[in-house]
Amino acid sequence: MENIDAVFKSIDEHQDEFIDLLRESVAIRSVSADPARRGDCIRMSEWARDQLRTLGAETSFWDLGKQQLQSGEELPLPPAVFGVYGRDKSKKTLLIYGHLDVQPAEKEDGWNTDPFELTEIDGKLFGRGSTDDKGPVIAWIAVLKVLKNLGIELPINIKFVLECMEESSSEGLEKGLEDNIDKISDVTYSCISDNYWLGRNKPCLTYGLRGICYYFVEISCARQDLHSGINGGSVPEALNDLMWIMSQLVTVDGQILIPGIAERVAPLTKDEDDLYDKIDFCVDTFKQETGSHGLISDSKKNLLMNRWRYPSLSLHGVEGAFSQPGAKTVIPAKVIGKFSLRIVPHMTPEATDKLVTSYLDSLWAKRKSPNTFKITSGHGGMPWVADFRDANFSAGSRAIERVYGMTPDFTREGGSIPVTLTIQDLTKSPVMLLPIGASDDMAHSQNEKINRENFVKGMKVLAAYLFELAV
Ligand SMILES: C[C@H](N)C(=O)N[C@@H](Cc1c[nH]cn1)C(=O)O
Ligand SMILES: [Zn+2]
Ligand SMILES: [Zn+2]
Repeated sequence: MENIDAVFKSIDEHQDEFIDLLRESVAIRSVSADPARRGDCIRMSEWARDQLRTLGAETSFWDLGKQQLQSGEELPLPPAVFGVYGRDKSKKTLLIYGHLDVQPAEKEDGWNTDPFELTEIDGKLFGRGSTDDKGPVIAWIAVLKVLKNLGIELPINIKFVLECMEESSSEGLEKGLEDNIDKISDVTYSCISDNYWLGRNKPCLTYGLRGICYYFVEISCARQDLHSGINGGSVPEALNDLMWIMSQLVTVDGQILIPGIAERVAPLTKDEDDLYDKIDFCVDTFKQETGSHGLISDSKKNLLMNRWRYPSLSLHGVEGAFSQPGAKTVIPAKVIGKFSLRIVPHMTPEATDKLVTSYLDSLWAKRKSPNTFKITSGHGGMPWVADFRDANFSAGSRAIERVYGMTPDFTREGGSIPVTLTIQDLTKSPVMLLPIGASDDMAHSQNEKINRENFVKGMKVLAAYLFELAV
């Protein structure tokens, strides 16, 4: 560790260069959910491969096949980038996973700046992907640049797996990892920086994620849209049916109304219950950061448990319904309601699909509507919970202490990173989540940002972690 101060100094000196690299990556509109942006996602993979290659990594693309769209059209999936730094058999090997695709963003959604032009205001770097997850991936690249420039030998071998479809359920990646199992079977530890601190000031290490199950409910009442004056009162309406169904999924205080879900949740043990008392989390700050009008509970423990260890159900939208400003008076012919469940141990996507389908079928039977009704399951991902007392977490914790002078909180994350469990199972190695962004970064939302300080100190933590892992 005698070199670490030189590494930290170089990170400080070159921080503007690394911010420029982040700026370059943010400018690539790699929105994986938008078929029109698939070319940008592929370009993003190429950009990442070139960065790693320039640094001296052995790089390759994993072809992940094609994506079948709802329309029947097929689109190429962006290739995953595989990079290898060092093949020294006497050293441990760390697998680093990250994603370079982003959620959709338009200035008109309420951004104060162009979402694809990284803009610094008061030490905050605004831009889509700045914290989720281009910033953390660039932080890793920056660390390798610094080590290379200083001529410092890597203390461990590194393997990168970077993808451009995470925000669209990591389609193709599980198979890509399985097909390339021989290339990752020597992995000792894995690290993912793709979540956030629990607050603005205290670093965390994360040992759990919720999974996800996404659903589409399609109801059609006519061949084409109808005039609500001419036809209103004569036709049972699709949107009326859909609203009735969607209103029976979750109560105002977040209770999921689908029978059988609650029974599947892992029981709370005394040990787990005790963990929540020590965590640094302020309910009032959380309320203020989310800008929400109210919270489902004002107890710290209940809120954290609701975010991390219990399932939640969210309604996302209705395709086909009128959503522009103004007062259109149409009866939509076909509407598609969208909702998802965040799932937790011991739930699985398969069992959840059955419970959801059977409940929706029973509601539809009760409705006695003549309309057509179809439920489709979208993407699914398993939850993940690890032991935070292992050597990977100890190395992460020591790295954080070195940079921040404090021990991190051990947290879980309510979001999902579908490939985490796959990486753990295929490499048979422990995985740790090491977030570098703050709780108010607003991933997926308007004005997503990463603080310059988090970005720079994050690089230092990642660098120190490499050396701590080697110990
Ligand atoms: C936690 C991670 N940064 C993230 O944002 N994951 C997404 C994954 C996803 C699932 N469906 C679409 N995207 C999330 O939790 O929403
Ligand atoms: Zn995300
Ligand atoms: Zn992410």
